[in-house]
Amino acid sequence: YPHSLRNIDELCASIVRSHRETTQYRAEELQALRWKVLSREEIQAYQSKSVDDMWQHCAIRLTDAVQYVVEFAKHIPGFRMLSQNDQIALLKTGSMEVVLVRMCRYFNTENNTVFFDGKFAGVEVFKSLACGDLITAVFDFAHNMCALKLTEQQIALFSALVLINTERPCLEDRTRVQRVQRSVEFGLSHILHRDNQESLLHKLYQRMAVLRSLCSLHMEKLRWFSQRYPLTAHSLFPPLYKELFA
Ligand SMILES: COc1ccc2c(n1)CCN(C(C)=O)[C@H]2C(=O)Nc1ccc(OCc2ccccc2OC)cc1
Repeated sequence: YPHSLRNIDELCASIVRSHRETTQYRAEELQALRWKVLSREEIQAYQSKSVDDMWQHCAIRLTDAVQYVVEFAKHIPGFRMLSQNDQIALLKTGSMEVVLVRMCRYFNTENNTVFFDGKFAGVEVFKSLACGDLITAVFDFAHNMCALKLTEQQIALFSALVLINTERPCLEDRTRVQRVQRSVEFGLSHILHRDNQESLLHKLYQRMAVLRSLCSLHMEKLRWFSQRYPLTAHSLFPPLYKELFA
């Protein structure tokens, strides 16, 4: 793996450090907000938004999350040694997947709510998006990820593995991506072995398959939305959201 790292511990440490520095909200902050749920009026307000308004509202917030994932990716040892095109290709398909992995940190399994606009919201809040199947799938995924009770270090290494994926379409230099992927795989199994939780590895690979279908559902909904509301999708969505997902 990359010459700059003498051993696997250094690799894991740099990925964990990068994860910590790019988490946008600290676990303690989210813990304090955990029981701040929306009032009936606040829920009504979201539910009476128009479809395009609510989509724009969500796209702006999720784009914040995606920005932090881009920062995280840049500090994965070996990622910056890939060509620009390969870095974009990995982020194009992988950044929303990492947002969804990280979403488990923002999920309260006791009342099935997710952090949204400073409070915790249930599925019913997103009704006006008109894509209940996507939201249900997002909530189910977050719930299942929480059930694995991953540590921050395990989330960090798993996020890196989700991102550095040689099966992504239109990669120029698959062998170089493979070298980085191998080192991250080695890092993840190294810390799972250290945590005496090797059984998690198989489950995490299963979650990766679910993630892929979840993200293609997101792309499908986004295509449907952009056809119905071309103006909003093309001029009101954050440029990064369009660049990566449109
Ligand atoms: C890394 O993990 C997280 C988790 C939560 C949040 C963040 N980061 C950033 C900060 N944030 C804020 C400021 O609200 C949170 C957020 O965006 N919450 C949120 C947004 C949209 C949701 O469902 C709609 C939806 C889901 C999937 C795909 C498309 C979608 O709609 C088009 C649900 C929750």
